[in-house]
Amino acid sequence: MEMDMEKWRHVFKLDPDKAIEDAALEAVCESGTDAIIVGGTTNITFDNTIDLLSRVRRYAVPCVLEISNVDAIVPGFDAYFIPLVLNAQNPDWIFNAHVKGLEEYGPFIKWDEVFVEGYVVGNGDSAVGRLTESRTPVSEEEIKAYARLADQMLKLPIFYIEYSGTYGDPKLVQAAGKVVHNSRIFYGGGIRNREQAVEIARWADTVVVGNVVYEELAQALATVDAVKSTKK
Ligand SMILES: CC(C)=CCC/C(C)=C/CC/C(C)=C/CC/C(C)=C/CC/C(C)=C/CC/C(C)=C/CC/C(C)=C/COP(=O)(O)OP(=O)(O)O
Ligand SMILES: O=P(O)(O)OC[C@@H](O)CO
Ligand SMILES: [Mg+2]
Repeated sequence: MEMDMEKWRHVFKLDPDKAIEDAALEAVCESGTDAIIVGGTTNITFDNTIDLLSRVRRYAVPCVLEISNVDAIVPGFDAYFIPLVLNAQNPDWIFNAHVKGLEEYGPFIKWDEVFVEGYVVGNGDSAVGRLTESRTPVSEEEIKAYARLADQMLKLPIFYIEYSGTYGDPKLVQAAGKVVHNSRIFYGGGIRNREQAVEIARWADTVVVGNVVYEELAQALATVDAVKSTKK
């Protein structure tokens, strides 16, 4: 499946640990979204990941694995996103997990299929915030510093502002946009309706919609057109 991440405006993130019926999955995959990211923080296994990949593969939508667990790296995705949590305070999630992954997979990695994401976790109470012991809250000055770290110092393809489960302040996304030149700015967290999707789409390159898929599918689907009809 051809994928051009540079053009993505809207993506759905599906969690292998959450149940989704065939009809709902079809609606999500055929919604006009630009891609499906498969990812989550807890209970991500090889089996539930391969199961979700094989179900998404019935549809003509790019499918990317966001790796959160070395034991759940499944071949056959269009690309692999590797999170680097820039505000993690637990050193295991800064580089230890990555070194373990490289020890195991280093010789087999096709680097043109790999995109490293500089994550800033803004919701300290989310699963990812607790796991990585992310330093929160994040101020406007701090987000600009993290953005420069990802974009200018580390030259990462993606700068990901992650509010998983809560809606973050769009001003932070705007602030990051002022200092980023090359990284794509992804925003994900707590988007539950068209209005929020539009507000974020004004400042983020790519808008990620996750949990609402499992809670209010119609609202989730409405975010696709909302984002795509908004100019950044
Ligand atoms: C042959 C083949 C298969 C090739 C692929 C090879 C390849 C690309 C190998 C990669 C090697 C490598 C470097 C691996 C590193 C692996 C790794 C474990 C890195 C650490 C990642 C990390 C920092 C994880 C912490 C958690 C995190 C940031 C998860 C991201 C997803 C996320 C935030 C989901 C939302 O979760 P949340 O809503 O908080 O929680 P729940 O929905 O689950 O409740
Ligand atoms: O699930 P929500 O809160 O929509 O967040 C999306 C995504 O950024 C989670 O990693
Ligand atoms: Mg989630």
